[in-house]
Amino acid sequence: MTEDILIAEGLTKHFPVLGGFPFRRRVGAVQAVDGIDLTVRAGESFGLVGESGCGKSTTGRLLTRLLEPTAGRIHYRGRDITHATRKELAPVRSEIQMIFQDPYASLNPRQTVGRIVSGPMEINGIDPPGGRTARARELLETVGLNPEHYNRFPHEFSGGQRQRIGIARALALDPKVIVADEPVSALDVSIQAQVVNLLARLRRELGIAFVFIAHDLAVVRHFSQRVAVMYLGKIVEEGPRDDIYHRPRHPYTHALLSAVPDPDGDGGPVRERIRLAGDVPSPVQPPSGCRFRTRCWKARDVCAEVEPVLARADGSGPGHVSACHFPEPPTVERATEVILDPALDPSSPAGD
Ligand SMILES: Nc1ncnc2c1ncn2[C@@H]1O[C@H](COP(=O)(O)OP(=O)(O)OP(=O)(O)O)[C@@H](O)[C@H]1O
Repeated sequence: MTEDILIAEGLTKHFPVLGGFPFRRRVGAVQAVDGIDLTVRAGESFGLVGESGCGKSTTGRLLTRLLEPTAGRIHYRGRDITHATRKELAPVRSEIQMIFQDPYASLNPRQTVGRIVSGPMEINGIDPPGGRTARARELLETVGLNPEHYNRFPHEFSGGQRQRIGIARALALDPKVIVADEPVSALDVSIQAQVVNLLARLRRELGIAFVFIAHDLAVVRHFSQRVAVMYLGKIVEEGPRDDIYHRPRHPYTHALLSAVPDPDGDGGPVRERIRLAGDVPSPVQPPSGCRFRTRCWKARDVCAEVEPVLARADGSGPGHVSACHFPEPPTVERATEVILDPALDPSSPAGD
């Protein structure tokens, strides 16, 4: 059975909001991530999607322990690492790596590519057989770069090549998990597929688990075996990739999917364009009950009163869960009519 390599339980990050004069004090909190559960299995590709500001990057940084959680627990290979000290974390840190959206910002412009890639080995005292230089050259080749460019500087490379350098650096410590935070968002569309294909190959050949963070369901579609959809600090739906794309159960997932021109390339199940009413509410004061209700065309009174929990509905596929009081029935393949604004729906008390 595949190992559950990285588990988050009730993971929460609230950033304090300071105000007042002359003495600044805590007046509230940005509820960036609010009690999410996630399980990443060894060697799998797990997609985390949602609009800008919904807490994806914060989740990635919590999973890699770059941020300290406000509450909740993180287990890596059966070990609770939530409050592990720097020293205790050192071996884990090397096994859980992160790659970032902006490859240029994350590479030291004054270091050669060879030094950038061999740096993590040096810091962690790793001496591979054949030496660090040989290993760094090998890694450059693995990610599709010319090892002869070992002595060049980041500015001499294109955006896609820089992202490859970042990936080679992440591979230097033989990670078991890589959290990739919007790794292709800053790249030209023509280059995006090449980098996604590279990550897919690395997953297959090296057995690395990937948490792939993206705001674009189309990108995640081609890479992820399982997908979780985030909205305002919560996971609203999670399941096997095909269930999410063919049988979305949460209205928010429907809306996100409808923004993908052709999610499957085969005329897909959700074709209507859903334009959500209003803006994403502030994570400082999220709506009561279901956080999505203020933009949801299906919202009823109960949605303001009771927070829906991620739950498996009868008949849904294994592990396909949705946090909605009124999820789509599992058999629905096609959203035929969509009321865009609750105020336009005469049958909805939320529109009164
Ligand atoms: N250090 C911080 N201090 C205060 N608020 C923060 C901090 N980091 C993130 N936030 C807030 O937390 C919320 C979630 O941010 P996060 O970057 O995790 O979202 P995201 O889904 O990754 O969005 P994006 O794709 O734009 O990066 C946002 O409202 C953001 O402004």
